[in-house]
Amino acid sequence: MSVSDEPRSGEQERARPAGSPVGESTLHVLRFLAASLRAKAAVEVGTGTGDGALSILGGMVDGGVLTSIDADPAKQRVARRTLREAGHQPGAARLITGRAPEVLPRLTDGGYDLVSMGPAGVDAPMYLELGKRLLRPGGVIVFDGVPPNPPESPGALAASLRELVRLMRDDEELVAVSLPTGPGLLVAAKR
Ligand SMILES: C[S@+](CC[C@H](N)C(=O)[O-])C[C@H]1O[C@@H](n2cnc3c(N)ncnc32)[C@H](O)[C@@H]1O
Repeated sequence: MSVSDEPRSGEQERARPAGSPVGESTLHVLRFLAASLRAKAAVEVGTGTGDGALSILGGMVDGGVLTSIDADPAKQRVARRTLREAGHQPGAARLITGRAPEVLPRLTDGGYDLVSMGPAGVDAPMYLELGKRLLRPGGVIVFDGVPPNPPESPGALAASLRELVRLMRDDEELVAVSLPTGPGLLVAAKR
């Protein structure tokens, strides 16, 4: 996770896109992005119990492969079952157990249409660097939990969010936008 090793409870919207084709949660946005990019290859940091994976796969083209990373193998077992029960073939998701800062550098440069970083944390700028190199031209990176104008409050998380917004806004290789979804989504396309 781009933040800390601890998920921030209650921040992930739980609404599942299935059965609700139009919606406004983070999960719906992920599915929308995967579909609009006609994503064949995507990366997710933080498999959790598989809700994000279901959404991303729900938008990807048939035969697309989602690479999803989680440090917790127990979570990934749950996610694997969730995906199987939803009818996805085992090959649709490549679940890699490990810490994202160690796994992301092993993935192929420019090989992915969509990179979902999960909730941004104190190390978000590092995750931007790790994620940006994975994107093909036109590919999109997504950080959750980033308000359009992160507060000037003290603390490492607020400082990291401000720095992330600044880096994405000032990066000439990126076209960034803040979406008012849930706690805020920061999204950027690579030129
Ligand atoms: C909020 S995210 C999961 C969200 C998930 N996409 C979903 O839809 O349920 C929490 C997950 O990220 C994992 N995680 C946190 N920090 C991590 C890191 N540095 N590397 C890999 N996984 C991490 C945790 O083990 C947890 O399963």
